[in-house]
Amino acid sequence: MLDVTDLSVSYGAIRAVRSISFTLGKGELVSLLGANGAGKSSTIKCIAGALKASGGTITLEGKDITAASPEQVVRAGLATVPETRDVFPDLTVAENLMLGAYIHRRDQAGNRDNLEKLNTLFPRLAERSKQAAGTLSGGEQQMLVIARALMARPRVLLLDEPSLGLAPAIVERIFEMIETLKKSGLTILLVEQNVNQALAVADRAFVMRLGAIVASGTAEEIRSTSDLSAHYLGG
Ligand SMILES: Nc1ncnc2c1ncn2[C@@H]1O[C@H](COP(=O)(O)OP(=O)(O)OP(=O)(O)O)[C@@H](O)[C@H]1O
Repeated sequence: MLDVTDLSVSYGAIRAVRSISFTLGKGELVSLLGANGAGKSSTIKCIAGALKASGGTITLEGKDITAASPEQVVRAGLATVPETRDVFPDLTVAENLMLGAYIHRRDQAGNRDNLEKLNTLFPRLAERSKQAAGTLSGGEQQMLVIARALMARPRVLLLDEPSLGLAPAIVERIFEMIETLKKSGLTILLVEQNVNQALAVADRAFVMRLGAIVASGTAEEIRSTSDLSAHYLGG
């Protein structure tokens, strides 16, 4: 589904991502692990079209999206949930969700169907559809930004640190929901600091350090063979 080859991202003289390569197969859930500053968010932002690559290529289902704008990337079938968890605070939950369907705005019937499916997946959001998004709890806002990304009907979803700053019980729910999305056939790249939980749901994982991939394999291989604390905590 997604092929990233020799991707590099720089901020002026800072080389945040150094020629990394990885693939996501159809229906796979791959976790991207690494300490603060390892280059995970820069990788995600670049794939999403929000940052320009300084080298390498990104292809989605065989289509080159390396230089695509964020909207073109979404239209190509890839949606992103950034770690900033931004909702439109004064708009209702329902209005926030409809903004996620921007690229399908002429397909109202399709959007209603999709909304119904999402209401089943996120009953708490359905109960709060008329509530201002800014008044939701942190966990509910996380659910909302994920649901909003799904309104674009992506085939690939990038999730940047969905568990960040949330209480353990809520994190548990978020991970259950990620597993449900995987079962529905969605291809997912999950950036996480929460190593154990990320490996528990992943088919494969890779670890970044100082902009490079330093370990990769099945979740089981990463758990058992890598010196995770050295790679992960070493920054
Ligand atoms: N806008 C920016 N300008 C300059 N340097 C940046 C910018 N954004 C990130 N960096 C640098 O790029 C490197 C990679 O940062 P990035 O946010 O991609 O890491 P990360 O693995 O996602 O970390 P975190 O888990 O803290 O979000 C860091 O050294 C960071 O300081």
